[in-house]
Amino acid sequence: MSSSLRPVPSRWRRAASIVLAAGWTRPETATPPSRPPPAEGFRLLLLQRSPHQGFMPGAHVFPGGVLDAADRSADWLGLFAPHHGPPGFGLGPAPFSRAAFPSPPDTGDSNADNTGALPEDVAFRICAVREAFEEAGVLLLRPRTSPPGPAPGPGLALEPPPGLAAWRARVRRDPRHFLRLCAHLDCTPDIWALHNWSAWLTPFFRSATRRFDTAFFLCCLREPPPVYPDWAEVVGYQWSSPSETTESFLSKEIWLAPPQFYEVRRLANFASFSDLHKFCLGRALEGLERWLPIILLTADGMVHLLPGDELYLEDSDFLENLMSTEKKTEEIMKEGKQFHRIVIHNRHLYDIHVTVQSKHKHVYPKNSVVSKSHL
Ligand SMILES: CC(C)(COP(=O)(O)O)[C@@H](O)C(=O)NCCC(=O)NCCSC(=O)CCC(=O)O
Ligand SMILES: Nc1ncnc2c1ncn2[C@@H]1O[C@H](COP(=O)(O)O)[C@@H](OP(=O)(O)O)[C@H]1O
Ligand SMILES: [Mg+2]
Repeated sequence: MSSSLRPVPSRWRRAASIVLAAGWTRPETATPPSRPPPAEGFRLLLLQRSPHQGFMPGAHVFPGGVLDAADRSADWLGLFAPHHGPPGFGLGPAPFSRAAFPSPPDTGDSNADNTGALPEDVAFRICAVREAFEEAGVLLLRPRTSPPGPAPGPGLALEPPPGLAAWRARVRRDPRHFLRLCAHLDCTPDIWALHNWSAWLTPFFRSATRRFDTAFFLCCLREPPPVYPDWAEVVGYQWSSPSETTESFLSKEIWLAPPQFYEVRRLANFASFSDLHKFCLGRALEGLERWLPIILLTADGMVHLLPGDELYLEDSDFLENLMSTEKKTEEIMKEGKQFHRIVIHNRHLYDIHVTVQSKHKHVYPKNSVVSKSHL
């Protein structure tokens, strides 16, 4: 197996993404007769990126985007007072325990400047809530008069404000307007409804111009709020259960990048909405790892290696490198035993192989070896 050196370091951008999981009580009339009803009892919001996006054009993603200086402005302190404020904003101890590898990518990008007035955990949540508003018109806010502390049950999104389009245009132009919108509505971003879920670094691939260090949060909503795509960055959306989403991907209706596919398959472990919500509350104080997939190019495909896999190398060279082999994927799979990997057979056929124990009381996806009929 060989690796190829790449001299120019990537530019990393810190980002936040939010997996919105909504309880689904609507009648199933919209489900085509050919398709079985969703097994999981909740649906996830996926947004279709514009074909004109520079990064992952046309892909279905969870709402999200890059952290802006406005997300960690000291001005938020006034809005969160008097109930919540530093050091913990009522979130409890920050659970983000960085794994030994990789250390946070080095970047000269101002986006990575960590000198803001807010704890990082709070700023990332504000970013995720702002992006959900900008991209989907979903407002995850909570009245400032609400009692302190996290709500015991799944939340509800706020009704969109009159003049949604004008507010959104202002926020998109200048993210500082998001705080002004919250103040106007006498609300704060509902940072307590967001549960730490995972963190992904964009793997090194071909030419790595855009790379993200993305915190993923999970937010349970009692019911799906109306979605208003911005028709600019986002050109469509769907609410679909993990199994429906998998089916849409395999049948080429939508395209998912490997991390999003992994998260969808991880969520397929939950039989009901209340199981998912209880799970999120139960692991609120557990640690979280940031994963850098390492790409192994094979003779006929690609494997995204994840931490714990026997081929995964905790070597900082692989922040800017991939591995390659002349062997076929099948041979590589026959040779191994300890797997934590996403096998990419083609653009719409991924298999997840997991034989390692999950860490930090999280769940990993079950092995998903799809039927050969999709090949
Ligand atoms: C959070 C983001 C959606 C931000 O992007 P935006 O342009 O909206 O600012 C995005 O960074 C995201 O989804 N991050 C999650 C981790 C990630 O980087 N996913 C993409 C991986 S790319 C890949 O795996 C290979 C893709 C391929 O072509 O095969
Ligand atoms: N009308 C449009 N069509 C396609 N992409 C757009 C767009 N308006 C903004 N974008 C892109 O959306 C990205 C902003 O996403 P976010 O706010 O979620 O981080 C930016 O991409 P880059 O990140 O490539 O600069 C920006 O160029
Ligand atoms: Mg985005």
